[in-house]
Amino acid sequence: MEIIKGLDFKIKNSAVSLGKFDGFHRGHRLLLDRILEHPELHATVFTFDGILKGKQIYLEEEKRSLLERLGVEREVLFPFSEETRSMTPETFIREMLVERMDAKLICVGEDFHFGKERRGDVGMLSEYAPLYGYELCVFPKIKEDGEVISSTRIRRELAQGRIEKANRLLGDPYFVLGEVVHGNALGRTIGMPTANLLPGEQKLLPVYGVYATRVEVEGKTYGGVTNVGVKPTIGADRANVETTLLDFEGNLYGKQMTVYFLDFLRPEQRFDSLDELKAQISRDKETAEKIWVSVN
Ligand SMILES: Cc1cc2nc3c(=O)[nH]c(=O)nc-3n(C[C@H](O)[C@H](O)[C@H](O)COP(=O)(O)O)c2cc1C
Ligand SMILES: Nc1ncnc2c1ncn2[C@@H]1O[C@H](COP(=O)(O)OP(=O)(O)OP(=O)(O)O)[C@@H](O)[C@H]1O
Repeated sequence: MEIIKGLDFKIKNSAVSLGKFDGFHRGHRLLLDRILEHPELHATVFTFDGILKGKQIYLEEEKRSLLERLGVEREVLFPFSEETRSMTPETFIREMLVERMDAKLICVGEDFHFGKERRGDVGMLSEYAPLYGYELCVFPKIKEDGEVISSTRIRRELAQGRIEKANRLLGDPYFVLGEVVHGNALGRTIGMPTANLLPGEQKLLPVYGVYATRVEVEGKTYGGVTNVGVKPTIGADRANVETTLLDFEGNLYGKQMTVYFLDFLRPEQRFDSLDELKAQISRDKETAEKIWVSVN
């Protein structure tokens, strides 16, 4: 997938979806499905670089991997700066959507706003469609349990430990992607090798605890059991995502691994001894094995 950053670019024949897109949830997927329907156009996700403050469901590399999997061809990261925030919506449509992206199809949700003072909306996009010759596709906001699906809602579900609910709203299991790094190598002492990911500071992790997971590494899929947290029994200075693969032997250091969260098993705890921790992890593994068998 091509990543375009900055203001100085020119691309042709785009089918564009516009928004902040943290998570690429089921609402976002409607837009993406639509831009992917046209083989003659280049499916392009346009998003604002730096608009998301605080913790994010997915960081840049994770978004890229998800978009690639869906078949999106380009991601435009438009700088969200003083200069671009003061661009009028009319200028944004003409310069960005028409001249720089050559948009033939534009897909947004019904509440999408853009440009100076957020004055641009679907009404304005629709007004300019005949002049610039693009097709506009506006989606009503889809709901689940009577409430609109949004990134904000999913962040709340994750922070409160409702992984299954977050997954339902996302449409796919929430995941963490990264390179396997060295832990304290105590994993072997507790009789179980583990693969550690150290997510970036901005990554929104689910509530600290143990989860049944699905793990992808080097094109293969494994069941897993994963601890998210700071390992209070031994102590770690930053949050870690540590996984034992259920049916794997080998070295994973330096490899790219994706951990999909399926089910919450228990909160992270401080144990009085490594033996107690070890016994609990064996029970966690058994529970995760049962879940893995049931989903396969
Ligand atoms: C399934 C699983 C559950 C875990 N649960 C806890 C826990 O509840 N409390 C805790 O302090 N550490 C927990 N850990 C982390 C262990 O403390 C850690 O695996 C061990 O100390 C090795 O750490 P290292 O890889 O940094 O050497 C868990 C690890 C796994 C894989
Ligand atoms: N539930 C939904 N149904 C259909 N379209 C949606 C839905 N949620 C967002 N969209 C549209 O997808 C695009 C990207 O959404 P965006 O990430 O900006 O909003 P969001 O998911 O509601 O996030 P936030 O909670 O941060 O406002 C926008 O055009 C938006 O209108």
